[in-house]
Amino acid sequence: MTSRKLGVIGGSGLYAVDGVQDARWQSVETPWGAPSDQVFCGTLDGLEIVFLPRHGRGHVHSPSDVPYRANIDALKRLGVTDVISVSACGSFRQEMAPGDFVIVDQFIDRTSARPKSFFGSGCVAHVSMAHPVCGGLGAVCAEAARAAGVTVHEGGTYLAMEGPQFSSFAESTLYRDQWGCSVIGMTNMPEAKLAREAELCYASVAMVTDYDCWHPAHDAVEVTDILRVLTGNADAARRMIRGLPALLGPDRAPCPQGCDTALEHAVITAPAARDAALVKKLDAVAGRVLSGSADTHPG
Ligand SMILES: CSC[C@H]1O[C@H](OP(=O)(O)O)[C@H](O)[C@@H]1O
Ligand SMILES: Nc1ncnc2[nH]cnc12
Repeated sequence: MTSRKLGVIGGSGLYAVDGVQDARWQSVETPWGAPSDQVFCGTLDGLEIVFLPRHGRGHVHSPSDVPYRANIDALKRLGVTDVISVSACGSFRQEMAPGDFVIVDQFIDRTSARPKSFFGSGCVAHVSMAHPVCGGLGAVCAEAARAAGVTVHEGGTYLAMEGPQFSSFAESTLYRDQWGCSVIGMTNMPEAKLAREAELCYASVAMVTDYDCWHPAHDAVEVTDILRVLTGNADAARRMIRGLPALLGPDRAPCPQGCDTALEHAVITAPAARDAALVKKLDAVAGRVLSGSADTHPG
């Protein structure tokens, strides 16, 4: 057993959490630049928690400009073990109605203008994204959300688009009818990929705000529609978060799915060929495998 530290990344509408004891906003520096904002640290009913508003307080970062690598590095650097990503999303399914939460279990990544990996020339790694979220952590979020009075859908594919413009009707119907997607948003990629590279358990709670633009009985989404639903969703998310410490507890066993060992066999660059400067930048994210003992490179 090791200590658990919960990270919460708050999306549109969720810029703060409540009930945190000994709370303080704290700056974190990372080799990948500054995170979206200071992080809000403290203890929630015995569980250490770090909250980070993805777009910054006041919503200053557009989805393409969110410093995803700095955010994930900062959480890892602070000792976070489990990350819950909370996001607003559009729905492609009639039954996934505004106000409902979807516990995402798959992604299609259509983003194109963001750095997507901590690794690169001089230290190459390939982690598995076959099962891109932590199932156990997602199940706990589902339980906490239900207890908070939310209608929850366990499982769904999140289409990550670049934005910031919303989709065209052709895109929306393609994603819904041909690709079988459940929800759409602009931020869970590359966030989920980076969390996997950083060996963090990561769950995505997508809060439905609208039916995008495919639904014959609803107008194409506008920000005003989203804002109307967002406040209620954010309140429900805060209630869900308040329920997490009792379900998660302050200690954690190794992740049965292996999220916490994702890098074990992932680094392919030979130790002698690694770029020292990049390896240094990877101190928090990949120090476990790059600093010696767990290095399983064949030669
Ligand atoms: C405010 S509407 C579009 C905006 O909301 C979502 O943000 P987040 O995922 O951080 O909740 C969506 O992805 C867009 O960035
Ligand atoms: N319809 C939509 N498309 C993309 N991101 C969203 N966030 C909330 N609703 C959305």
